[in-house]
Amino acid sequence: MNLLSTSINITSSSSRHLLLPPLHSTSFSSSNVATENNNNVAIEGRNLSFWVSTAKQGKTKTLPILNDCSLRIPSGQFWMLLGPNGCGKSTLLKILAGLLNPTRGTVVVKRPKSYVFQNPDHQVVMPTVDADVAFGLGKFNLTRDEVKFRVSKALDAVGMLSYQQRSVQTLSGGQKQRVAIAGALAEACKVLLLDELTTFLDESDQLGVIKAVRNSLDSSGDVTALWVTHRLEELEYADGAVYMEDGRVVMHGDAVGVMNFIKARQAAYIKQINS
Ligand SMILES: Nc1ncnc2c1ncn2[C@@H]1O[C@H](COP(=O)(O)OP(=O)(O)OP(=O)(O)O)[C@@H](O)[C@H]1O
Repeated sequence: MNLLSTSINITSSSSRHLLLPPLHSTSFSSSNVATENNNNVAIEGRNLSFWVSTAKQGKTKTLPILNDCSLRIPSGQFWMLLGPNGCGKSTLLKILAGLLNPTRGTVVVKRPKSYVFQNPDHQVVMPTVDADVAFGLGKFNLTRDEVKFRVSKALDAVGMLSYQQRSVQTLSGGQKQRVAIAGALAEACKVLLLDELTTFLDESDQLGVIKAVRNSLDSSGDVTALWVTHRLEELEYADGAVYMEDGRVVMHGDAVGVMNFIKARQAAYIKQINS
């Protein structure tokens, strides 16, 4: 089983992340994954399918990308979405973010929610770190002191407080990602949807970004993050995980259980190709 990456580029607008305004989550009954009170659930997708139409030689064909995917992520937890290249991770994340509409199924995600892009160079929009983190706060009608407080608190959560005055152009890729995450935290996001943030980063930057997310969740208590990755080793930092293959959610649950499941799948695959 190949969990190695093929990077995809998401070309974004100048905004470093997409933020939607607060909305009370709608409650609905659930079946296969329902054991908790819905207030304790930050992200829920039920029976999600996504198809695209392709035209070849004058004929239109329907191409299924996601098939009947269900997942449920409790509030305040750090979850990862894993699977081989092309299995549908980014598509599912974009549906949860509201950037794509599912062909079938329902989505409930707490708001405000924020989608952070893969490429660190698409994240930062202002010349300095503090101005960049404050960028999204204009709409809240805050005092100068309140803005300062939120910016400092958010930068502290991602370990970037001492970089407040720095020019963003002098930051590494991982530092830019952390500034983007701080921007979402400053706007009091309840849900962070993070699309393969470590794809363009070296190993130490990768770890720095994961730890920043972990730390920001631990210090806030009510922020939930879903992190798309193809790197099995990153599961070590997660509370839970969703594993996909071929457009389907194959397993979802606690991180150790999912890691053991994937390792067993890999071992079986290696045995099969060696036999
Ligand atoms: N608009 C589209 N038209 C045609 N095919 C699409 C479209 N969007 C996605 N796909 C295909 O759907 C599949 C899933 O894509 P997606 O980017 O969600 O996978 P992924 O698991 O995130 O992949 P990776 O790990 O390589 O980033 C891929 O085969 C992709 O080529």
